[in-house]
Amino acid sequence: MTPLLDVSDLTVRIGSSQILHSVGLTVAHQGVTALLGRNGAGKTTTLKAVLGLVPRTGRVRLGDEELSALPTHAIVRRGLGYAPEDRNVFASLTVTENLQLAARGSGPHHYDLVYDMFPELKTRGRQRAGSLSGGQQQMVAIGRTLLNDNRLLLVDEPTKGLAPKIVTEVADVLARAAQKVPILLVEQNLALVRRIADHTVVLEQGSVVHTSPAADLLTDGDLTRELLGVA
Ligand SMILES: Nc1ncnc2c1ncn2[C@@H]1O[C@H](COP(=O)(O)OP(=O)(O)OP(=O)(O)O)[C@@H](O)[C@H]1O
Repeated sequence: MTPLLDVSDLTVRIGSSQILHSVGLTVAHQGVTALLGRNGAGKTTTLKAVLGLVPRTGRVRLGDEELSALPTHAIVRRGLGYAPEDRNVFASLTVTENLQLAARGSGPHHYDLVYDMFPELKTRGRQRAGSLSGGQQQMVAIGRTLLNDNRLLLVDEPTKGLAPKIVTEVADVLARAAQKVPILLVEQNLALVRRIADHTVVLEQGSVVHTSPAADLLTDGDLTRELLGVA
């Protein structure tokens, strides 16, 4: 079966630095694919390159369609949702306004799904997003990606800077979201990855050094230590 996302020979140069070296990875039609690697390995750049947010060469296919020649707005319209590392919520706007701004074109817009998954986004609809906690802001960021009819979510370090209790909540949310739409997830928290990832891809210095079902990597302490520096 063809993968949902098929990336090959993805190369990024910024200035005189080569950040990605011919990266190849696939994302399955279901579940969570975790993109792992040490700090600076190129995880965020890979997500941005898929979306066309940084200049790149190589191929990016979503289903049967080649995306690499398209501008970012057209790629997004093909059904790629992006929750960036900094969450990008509009601090001075309300929660509801943040969601409304993310609603793409004529829809469909899945407000019911978002409110079912994150009841707090409904009860806090009139609250300014800047006054939400980090975990709540993350819910806005993920909620926005679920609002539209996306085929794949790209989620970058959703638990960064969050308290351990909130990390557990975000893990639950991601696991539930992944039942609706597959996720390509960048995440440093290995406990979370162990809980929800189905597949893993590991980057090192801009190259893919490992691809496997999640359990093969995450139950092997020596391998996780070697590839990620943690067990
Ligand atoms: N705009 C840029 N200009 C120059 N170098 C960049 C730029 N963006 C990223 N880099 C460099 O590319 C490398 C990969 O960065 P990237 O943010 O993709 O890594 P990462 O794996 O997401 O790291 P982290 O886990 O620390 O977020 C790093 O060495 C970074 O300094």
